Amino acid sequence: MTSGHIRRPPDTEIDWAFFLDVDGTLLEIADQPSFVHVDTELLELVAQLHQLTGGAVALISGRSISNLEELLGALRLPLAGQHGLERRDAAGRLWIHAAPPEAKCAIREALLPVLARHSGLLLEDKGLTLALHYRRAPHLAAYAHRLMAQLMKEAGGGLELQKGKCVIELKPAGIDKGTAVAEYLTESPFRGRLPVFIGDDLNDEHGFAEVNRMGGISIKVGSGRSGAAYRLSGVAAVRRWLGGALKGRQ
Ligand SMILES: O=P(O)(O)OC[C@H]1O[C@H](O[C@H]2O[C@H](CO)[C@@H](O)[C@H](O)[C@H]2O)[C@H](O)[C@@H](O)[C@@H]1O
Repeated sequence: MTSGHIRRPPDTEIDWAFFLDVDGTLLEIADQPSFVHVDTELLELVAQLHQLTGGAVALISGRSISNLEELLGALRLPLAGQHGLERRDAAGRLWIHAAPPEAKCAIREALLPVLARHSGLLLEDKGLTLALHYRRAPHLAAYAHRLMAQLMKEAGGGLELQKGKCVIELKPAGIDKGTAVAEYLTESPFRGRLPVFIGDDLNDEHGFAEVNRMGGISIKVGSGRSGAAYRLSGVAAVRRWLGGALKGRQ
């Protein structure tokens, strides 16, 4: 575990496999999930990297695939959504690893009065997972964590909590971003390439662990304790680093 020291990753190579987190890595964090700004420069950068690497670029996100598609518009990429619970491979096949939790309706019902009382809380229903956001009410962080832990207990098994930036999420247990990376690495065009995982948040630690295990390059964005071997300071630094792969090739 390192805690914030900037150790710059080696220069990018186009024969690597790139696994990229979205919020806080490719996109600046916004006040609410729907407020993120996806700029043309980013879409062009990712599209070019995808093309130059022969398709070995996947987004590995906590967001749902349908939400990622809305953000990406016409750009079609391999996508792992909801922390790897759903995954679209390079051939366009969709893999779904869990059903929506049986207790989802009951959990939503239990949260409704809480949301009505606290306008700073936001519930994001992603289909397989439920995320309770408290970015606009940081004083409610401990309460939100306690509440979701209690609801998980009442659900009686099969679920786990995923902490993130100003969010606490309930999801089916046992699948994470590391699972998604491992699956991609068994498939063309990722198979046999050196894996790179870049992410900024706690859910990305699973991705770092998997690429570390595979002898790849793990890159934490920003500060905070992490199992990643390298650091980049923020979204702009990530884009510059990825852009290095394109230099002289455009
Ligand atoms: O794995 P990621 O692609 O980084 O997704 C993680 C979560 O991202 C979103 O929430 C985060 O970003 C929001 C917009 O910047 C921000 O308002 C929120 O506080 C962050 O937690 C997304 O809404 C979640 O579903 C993802 O799990």
